[in-house]
Amino acid sequence: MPHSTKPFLRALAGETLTPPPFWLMRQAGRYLPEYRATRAEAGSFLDLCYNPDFATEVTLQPLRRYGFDAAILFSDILVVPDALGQQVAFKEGEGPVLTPIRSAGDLDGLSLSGLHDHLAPVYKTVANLSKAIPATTALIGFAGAPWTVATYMIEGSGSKDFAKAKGMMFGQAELFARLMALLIQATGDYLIRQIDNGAEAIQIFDTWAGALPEDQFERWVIGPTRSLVERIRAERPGIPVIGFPRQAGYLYKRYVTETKVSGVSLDPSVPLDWAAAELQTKCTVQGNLDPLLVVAGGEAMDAGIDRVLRALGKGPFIFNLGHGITPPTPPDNVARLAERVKGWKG
Ligand SMILES: Cc1c2[nH]c(c1CCC(=O)O)Cc1[nH]c(c(CCC(=O)O)c1C)Cc1[nH]c(c(CCC(=O)O)c1C)Cc1[nH]c(c(C)c1CCC(=O)O)C2
Repeated sequence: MPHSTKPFLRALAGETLTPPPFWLMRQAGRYLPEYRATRAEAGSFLDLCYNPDFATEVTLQPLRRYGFDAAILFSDILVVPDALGQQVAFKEGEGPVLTPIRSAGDLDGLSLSGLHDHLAPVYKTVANLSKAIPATTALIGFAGAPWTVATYMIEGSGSKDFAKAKGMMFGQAELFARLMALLIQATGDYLIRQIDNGAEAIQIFDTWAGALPEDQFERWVIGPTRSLVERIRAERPGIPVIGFPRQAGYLYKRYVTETKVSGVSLDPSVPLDWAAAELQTKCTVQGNLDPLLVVAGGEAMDAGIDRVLRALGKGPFIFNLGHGITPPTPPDNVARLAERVKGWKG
């Protein structure tokens, strides 16, 4: 493997860098006026995801302002169910709405056969970006983890308690296992294609990992992620994978050990000293400033940034938030954050 000169990739390979490389989850989005303008031009949110010119443009917008060390492909985790043939829409002010999968008949309606044709515009965006980003910026491809994507597919929307998704997991175990097998296959195929079009690292978002008890966490969070990591390592060696088992608490440790991810993204609830001792000794850590501190800004934000840097900056580390930037975030606060991280002297 040639030694990378990109700080983000060096950190993922285990180097400690001062200052650490940084990017922010949801760095492209509604908090930026230029995003809102492109989004209005594109039409619906999915029209934006499937238009390579517009999707490339919104990916680049935050890089121009803040000089992040990584660009993340602009798309969504729910393009995979859409590509499998499920009806997916994003309703203004409501979030995602899907025709739910609740029976074997519903599942029979989904198929891998049109996956790559449907996702071709996303691959084109990745290819565009790999030419358009600055030479020291790394390009991250991503997908939702099978469990998190399955929650939306089964519930038909966001959920607070995952009653229907867990209902299927516990009560229709065979059907749930079939859906997960389909998602593991589709997600792997999708990520390999992103890599072939220029993605240099992969992040797997398991936003709802924290909803599962330990035995189901082991089977449906750790298991599918481990098989995706193993497949990428076998078929595209050298491409690092970051996992984000959000709100997994103490189970972060088993997740890291058993999936063998190259990096782990920490949500804001993960204690910093524990992460340094128990996780950063095993892989690169990424995180974990509370996104609401960036809405507040000022000295509260500065103190939060410094706490994270002091605790995690002495080992392999990528500065990030603990979850995505929220729409009310003032862009000037992000500029202040960027200056503070770039000015860190250890
Ligand atoms: C659970 C999840 C989704 N999508 C995603 C996750 C996992 C990460 C997380 O937990 O945030 C991942 C995602 N979604 C988006 C990105 C783009 C890249 C980036 O981080 O800049 C990424 C990596 C764009 C988006 N995805 C969405 C937007 C807002 C859509 C708009 O412009 O109206 C963006 C910029 C929509 C979306 N997409 C999703 C929901 C629930 C919603 C509605 C809620 C909301 O509006 O924030 C599903």
